[in-house]
Amino acid sequence: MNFETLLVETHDAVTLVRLNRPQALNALNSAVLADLITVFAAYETDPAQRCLVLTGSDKAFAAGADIKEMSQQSFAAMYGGNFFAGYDRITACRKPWIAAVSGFALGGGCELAMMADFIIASETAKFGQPEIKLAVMPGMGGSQRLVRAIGKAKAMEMCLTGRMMDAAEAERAGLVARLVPMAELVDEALKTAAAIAAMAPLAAIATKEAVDAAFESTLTAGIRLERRLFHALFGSEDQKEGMAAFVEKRAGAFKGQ
Ligand SMILES: CCCCCCCCCCCCC[C@H](O)CC(=O)SCCNC(=O)CCNC(=O)[C@H](O)C(C)(C)COP(=O)(O)OP(=O)(O)OC[C@H]1O[C@@H](n2cnc3c(N)ncnc32)[C@H](O)[C@@H]1OP(=O)(O)O
Repeated sequence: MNFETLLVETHDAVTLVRLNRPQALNALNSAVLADLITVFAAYETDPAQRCLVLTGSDKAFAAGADIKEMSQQSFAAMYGGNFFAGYDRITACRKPWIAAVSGFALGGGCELAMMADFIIASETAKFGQPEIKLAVMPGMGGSQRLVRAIGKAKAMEMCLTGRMMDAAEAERAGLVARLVPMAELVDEALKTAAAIAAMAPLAAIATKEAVDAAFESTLTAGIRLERRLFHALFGSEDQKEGMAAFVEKRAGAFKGQ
């Protein structure tokens, strides 16, 4: 598939997607959104693809929604438009995906990274929600996901001051899973994605659903969902294969059934 704003490669069962608008520090415009919807739909419907990595350039994951495009938008276009429905289709992806962040992840760029299941960042990563400097506020989930990721104090300070959070602070605060040297970021993200892709696909989907539910619901409801998903996995052939492989001291071969 050829895209106007993305570079897409497959590495065995892993799809690597690179945001490719270097002239605008990967600012997210309508063309990027359309391309992301297409690539995520292809990923989600291809059983041969079991994990995805989304990354940008060394200098920027994404420096936000495209201000030049946004400045032309009317209330009607924003409120009645499909921009947000588009991003909802990305967050609805049931299969695992990782954001690999170097450089700027600001505004919509930080929000897009937080839509991933987890972020692996390089030491150059800089996160922020500077929308208030434009007399607006986060509009792609930042005010909700950031609080859940790092707590109210830091989230509120970042959203009200627009300050950036460097990679070390982001790791300490729990916004990112791990930090790796910039030169190794994509390779490390691909290696992590390959490890996830080697797991039983149904178990990966169920695990993602349960962990995401912890973000959204009460402990009791989450445990009830976890229990149902855990029991359901015992109906899969992969569960039999996974446990037999352990007993027989060999690697499991999972078919997604
Ligand atoms: C979401 C897409 C769907 C459709 C869009 C239409 C509306 C839908 C909106 C959905 C809701 C969005 C909600 C989101 O929360 C809102 C935002 O994200 S607002 C934007 C937040 N980001 C910022 O405010 C950061 C802006 N950039 C900067 O502060 C600086 O560029 C920098 C990152 C600190 C880097 O500084 P420098 O190293 O000095 O580099 P330059 O500033 O010279 O930038 C180089 C080049 O890139 C252009 N550019 C950078 N950021 C953006 C941007 N966000 N939008 C557009 N263009 C950007 C910059 O203009 C330069 O280009 P040049 O002027 O040289 O042509």
